[in-house]
Amino acid sequence: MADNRDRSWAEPYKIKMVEPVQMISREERERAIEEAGYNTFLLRSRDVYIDLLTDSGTSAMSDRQWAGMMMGDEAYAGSENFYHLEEAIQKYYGYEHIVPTHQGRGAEHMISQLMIDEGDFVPGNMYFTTTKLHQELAGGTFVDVIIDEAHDPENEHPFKANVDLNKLEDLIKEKGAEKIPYVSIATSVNMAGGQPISMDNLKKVRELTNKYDIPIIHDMTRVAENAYFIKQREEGYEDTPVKEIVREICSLTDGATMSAKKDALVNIGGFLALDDEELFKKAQNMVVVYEGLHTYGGMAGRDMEALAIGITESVDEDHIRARVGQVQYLGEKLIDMGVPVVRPIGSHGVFLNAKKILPHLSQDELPAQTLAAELYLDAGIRSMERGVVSAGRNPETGEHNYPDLELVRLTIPRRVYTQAHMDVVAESVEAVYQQREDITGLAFDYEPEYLRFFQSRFKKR
Ligand SMILES: Cc1ncc(COP(=O)(O)O)c(C=O)c1O
Ligand SMILES: N[C@@H](Cc1ccc(O)cc1)C(=O)O
Repeated sequence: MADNRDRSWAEPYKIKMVEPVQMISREERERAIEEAGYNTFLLRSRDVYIDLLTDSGTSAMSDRQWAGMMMGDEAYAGSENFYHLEEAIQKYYGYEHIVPTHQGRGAEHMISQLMIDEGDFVPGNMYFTTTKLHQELAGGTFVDVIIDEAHDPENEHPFKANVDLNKLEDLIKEKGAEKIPYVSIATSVNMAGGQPISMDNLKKVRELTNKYDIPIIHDMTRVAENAYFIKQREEGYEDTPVKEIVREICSLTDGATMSAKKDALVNIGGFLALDDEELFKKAQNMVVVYEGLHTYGGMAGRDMEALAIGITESVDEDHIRARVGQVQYLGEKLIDMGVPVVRPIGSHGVFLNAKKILPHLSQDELPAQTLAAELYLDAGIRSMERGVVSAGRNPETGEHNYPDLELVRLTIPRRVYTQAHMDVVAESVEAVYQQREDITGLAFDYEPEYLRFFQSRFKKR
């Protein structure tokens, strides 16, 4: 007899509360995107119909999480909710010590300041904007050691987040292990298109780093999604619960930064997790300078309770299957329509290949930024540029970095949109794709110093 799990994915929940969204007219969208300087980060959310800007902090919380919010112990020190959170992290992730932070970058700031010295090199499986910036602000240089396949949107490698062990070992030999404070390993690599690292590769990275006595710091923002892909694709893990895969991944690393706004199903929060007691003490002392006391680190008690519950829900088999299933659904639909997307489809979003969709635009004409603006104009769908604008400038030469990947991310919030929304998104992408030859590029009008994609303004060429 067929089990429901052998059938199509479906949401393992029903909807109890709804938030109306509105559709504004094409003329109103034209005005809105112009006022936003053609930057989707600068749109007001009331002008957006389907918001696929990010999966960060945009999840729908469960009734249990909301009930947990009512149990907030808003004591300045020693909140009960902190201990619940600590227990959940120890149980599901296995790290020994935790320092809560307001969100992921608070943890990235601390680990970078604590571990990186001027002139150090930090190898990682592709850069992430905030992670790399904090490494640079601490005096380090990020070095990409991901496999080459990750930079090719059409390559179907099942584990595009794998580390190229030769690149990593060459770097260690060239710079010396003492110049490498840690290796930065992300699960479900965001900038590569939500691509997983395999357990086998992670084990090999562990062996290599053990040989040179270099720690691994894990960006575990989307670890459950990565674990789900391991279950789907890696031999020997077919029958292992996602929960166990998550723990095994964490056990191969020495500490982690977490933006809990993604996998862990909360609207705000994060933490730094560490096994090393001495480093933990330093982080515990540092958090009081930048975030808040070491038992809340920028989160309210109720936020910590929602997070403790969210962690439990995030590793549930039915949840993760439906979460990734919805992303795959949209991706497959776009593939069937012939739209160039990053393959394989990732875990948190579908990434449109703007270079291929708008081949008549050079990277200086900002194809991904342009495509994101066009998508908004077509149907009020908000997406995010992940190309030359996101890659910023080389801090030494001041020149633009020109990444191979020039993408537009359609990021799916967790438990928020329906299959019908996905259908509308696909129809709109197809409509824009049909008109692609008429689309003209953008130029910078204003560019801030840090993380320019958030606040830059653009003008039509
Ligand atoms: C992979 C990854 N790491 C780190 C961060 C930083 O987290 P936050 O936005 O919570 O500061 C994000 C999102 O920003 C992310 O996607
Ligand atoms: N981490 C979130 C928010 C964010 C977006 C873009 C960034 O470059 C940095 C942070 C995301 O990936 O959506």
